[in-house]
Amino acid sequence: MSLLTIRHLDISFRDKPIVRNINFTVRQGEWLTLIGESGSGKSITASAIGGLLPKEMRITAGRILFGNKDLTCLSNKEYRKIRGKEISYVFQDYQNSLTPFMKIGKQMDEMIQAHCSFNKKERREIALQALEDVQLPAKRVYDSYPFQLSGGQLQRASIAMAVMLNPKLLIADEPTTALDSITAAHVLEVIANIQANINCAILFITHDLRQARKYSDAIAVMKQGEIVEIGTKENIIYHPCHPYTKQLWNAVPLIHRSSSAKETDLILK
Ligand SMILES: Nc1ncnc2c1ncn2[C@@H]1O[C@H](COP(=O)(O)OP(=O)(O)OP(=O)(O)O)[C@@H](O)[C@H]1O
Repeated sequence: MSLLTIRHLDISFRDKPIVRNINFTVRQGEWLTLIGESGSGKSITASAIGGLLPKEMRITAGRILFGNKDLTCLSNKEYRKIRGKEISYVFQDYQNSLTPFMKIGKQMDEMIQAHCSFNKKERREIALQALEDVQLPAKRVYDSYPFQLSGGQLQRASIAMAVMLNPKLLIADEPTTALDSITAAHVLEVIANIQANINCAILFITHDLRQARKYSDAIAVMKQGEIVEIGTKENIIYHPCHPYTKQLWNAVPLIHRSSSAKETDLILK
């Protein structure tokens, strides 16, 4: 069942087109990865879904259907109801996802309160469970300020906040870029476990082909504001058609020297 359908989406900054004719569908529980060069429009596309476009940027054409709702018609107030509840974000810059001088638990509590009518005890239970689900020492983190946590812990806390109300869609915009590779792998495993538990769809933005290969069901390749190729992970990785997709894969050391899917797998592991 399709959860998110983007059709002929154009976005401009002032009058300059930034993103053109974007089309894709994400089904319930599916993991779609957007990959492509820096500045190709991945983050802007992701921001448009949640009504988070930067100032002076606007949608000039197209539709963003979430279920049967066209998100391009929502007011800011309507967007605030959906964001954090049905559609959640995890960003690269986890420091800015959390308010610096407010305890994590209080931030989680306020977010639950903004969307649901649980009592205080229930809200605390939901928050602690979410922190446990991302494999953090829940009580300690609940009572901590952001500056008392490491980068990896902060990113997991921001994931806990993003998923604690069981969103249907989690948009993860380069969530591991600021982390060392071992912590990054752990954070991605956490996201994959959450997806398995709550069956949310994931729109994942990355530059890392290994991450795309490991977790995606489908991959869309972006270049200069357009999707140049989209398909199943198998097709995009093992049978790319567009010259830019081939170029991307060639940029991964050794991958182009491999002629078989099996060898490619070994190299990408
Ligand atoms: N706040 C902004 N104001 C004006 N232009 C912007 C803004 N943010 C991004 N852009 C422009 O929009 C285009 C797409 O940027 P976007 O951040 O979506 O790229 P990206 O593919 O996510 O890149 P990266 O992988 O480096 O994050 C770029 O030309 C960028 O310069």
